[in-house]
Amino acid sequence: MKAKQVNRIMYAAGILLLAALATYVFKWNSLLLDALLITASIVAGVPTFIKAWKASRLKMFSIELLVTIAVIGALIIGEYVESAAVTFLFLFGAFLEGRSLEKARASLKSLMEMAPLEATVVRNGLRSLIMADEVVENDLVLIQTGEKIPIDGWVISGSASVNEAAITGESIPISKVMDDQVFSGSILDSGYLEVIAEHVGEDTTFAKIIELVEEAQEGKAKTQRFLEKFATIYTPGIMVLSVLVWMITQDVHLALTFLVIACPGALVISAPVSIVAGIGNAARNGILIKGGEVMENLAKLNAFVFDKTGTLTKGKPEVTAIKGFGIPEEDLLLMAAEAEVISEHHLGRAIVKEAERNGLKLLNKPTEVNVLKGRGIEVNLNGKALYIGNRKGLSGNGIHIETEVESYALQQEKAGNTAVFIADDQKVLGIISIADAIREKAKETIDNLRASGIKHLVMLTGDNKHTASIVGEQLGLDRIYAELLPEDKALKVKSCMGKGIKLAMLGDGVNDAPAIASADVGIAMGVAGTDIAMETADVVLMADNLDKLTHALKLSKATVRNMKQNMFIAVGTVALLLAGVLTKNVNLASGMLIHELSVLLVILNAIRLVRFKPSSRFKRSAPPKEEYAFETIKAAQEC
Ligand SMILES: Nc1ncnc2c1ncn2[C@@H]1O[C@H](COP(=O)(O)OP(=O)(O)OP(=O)(O)O)[C@@H](O)[C@H]1O
Ligand SMILES: [Zn+2]
Repeated sequence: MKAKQVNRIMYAAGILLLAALATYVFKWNSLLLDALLITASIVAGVPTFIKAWKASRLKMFSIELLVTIAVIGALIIGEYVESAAVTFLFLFGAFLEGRSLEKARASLKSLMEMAPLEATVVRNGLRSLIMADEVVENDLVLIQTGEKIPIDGWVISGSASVNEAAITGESIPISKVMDDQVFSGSILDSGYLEVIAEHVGEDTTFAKIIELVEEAQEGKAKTQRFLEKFATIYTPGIMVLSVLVWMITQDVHLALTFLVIACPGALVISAPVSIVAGIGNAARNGILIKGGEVMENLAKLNAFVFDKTGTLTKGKPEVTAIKGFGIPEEDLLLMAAEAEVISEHHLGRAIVKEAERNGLKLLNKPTEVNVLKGRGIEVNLNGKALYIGNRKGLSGNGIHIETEVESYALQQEKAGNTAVFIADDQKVLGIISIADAIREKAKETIDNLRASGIKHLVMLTGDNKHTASIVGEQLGLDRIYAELLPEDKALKVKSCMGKGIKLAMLGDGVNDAPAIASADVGIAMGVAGTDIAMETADVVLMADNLDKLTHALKLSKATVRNMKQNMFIAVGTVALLLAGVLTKNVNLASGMLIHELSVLLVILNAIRLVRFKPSSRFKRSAPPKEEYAFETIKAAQEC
């Protein structure tokens, strides 16, 4: 039955009840009164009866079935006031429930309202205004001040200040110029852009966010699955119990009241409403949490593993020194840059950028390119073999490192640089030192995590151990592991898990995707636009900002707390009401009213999560003093 129809039925039953009230107050006619009440019971009961019938055909014991039995029973024993009140209140409760559940989903709705509707495109030199979903890949799209960007794409001309709140949850202006990437759903605050469409319609990051959030809100928490299982045993159990009550007390009225009051309406929704509201809040803040189970796991974490480059550091490395051994520095840089042009690696890009900054022209193209993951690259440049990378790669190629070279490299590394070796097939030609600054928020985030009960903070990196330990010490991490290959990172994460350790892996998805996939909770950061990380991670932080981590963690705890409060409200109300029923202080109608109120209370409580903001209150409270089992401590030491 459609919601609109049900509402109409509710209004009709309401009018019948008012008529019955008038008949009673003015003492018109007792037969008319009964007739009105019976009609109201049946009219208001129809939607409930239909639902109960449908569910029982699927062999399910529904709450509606309990209500139906109670209403029929009440009609048989002539309690017309009660039967009318129960059916009406049940409908009215469902109505209020629907209205307020919408509020719990408000976050997603407001996100959807950010969806772009129209787009101005230029095709064959003609400019036209079309629907946003009619834009195709490679279309030239024009965006003016105040307009929404309708696609994901690359800026080819113009400049603008853009608000990407729909994607990242952060309302800060970001400047966009040629070659920058823009995302659908962003608003162009000022300026003008010409963009080539790369992803359109359903393929945009924005559309994927909406889809993921919708899926996540359906994804059930463990608690929720438990509750649903519980209800399938509980409901028939209550039927048996109420028969027992009737046999012992011989009081049909009491047995019927018991039946209705015991129904687990508030309990069944207690977990899902909290999850829906929590996931919605996260999405509005640029955090994608993929389902209730992830939310529960987040709240249980006691260990955090970080990738270094791009996660704890800014991921914008810069060349700090160039040293040639027997060749001029400029030649070395040019050679390295010409080889690294093909590299996607941030170190490679830093070298290319440095060469361009020095006005060097990259003329020669490398051939026979070989990317050695976690080691470097191997190319043929001008007919000569060239190797660029770290020691692992050098020794793999049988290149000897002289003492003078090694001591220079070590000195650079101890100063916090990554020493990139450039060698031909015999010896090292030079070293380019590259450094990446630690993020401003990194220390604060680590401290926050510790304050919120994270016991073990670990860093993994492919970088050298000297630089790694400098970063580790500055941030106050417990343990660091350096010079790891991407697959080693995943192994490390796996070896740390279990034995009481609940661990999250946070990375930027560049060379740590296997590790992210292995963790209890895999978190990818700053990945707007990178599909793989968005798909493999359990939690996605759209913004390139560590702050979001604290928000996600605090929100997960608040959500789980909210879920528990709701379960407490639900169980508590039923227990109190049952006590009231058995001591004859609560009758069917008043019990039903209180029961519906408890359902509403549960929803209202969950709605608080929609507006949740992490406060400093959390920071001030002392970290929970958990007693760690020997197993946990040992597991942490081993990892
Ligand atoms: N294209 C490259 N040019 C030069 N060196 C490279 C290149 N790729 C990898 N390396 C070397 O291999 C090491 C490990 O690389 P990897 O990509 O695994 O980690 P990373 O990005 O340095 O750090 P993290 O693991 O913290 O993200 C680098 O520190 C560098 O020494
Ligand atoms: Zn990395």
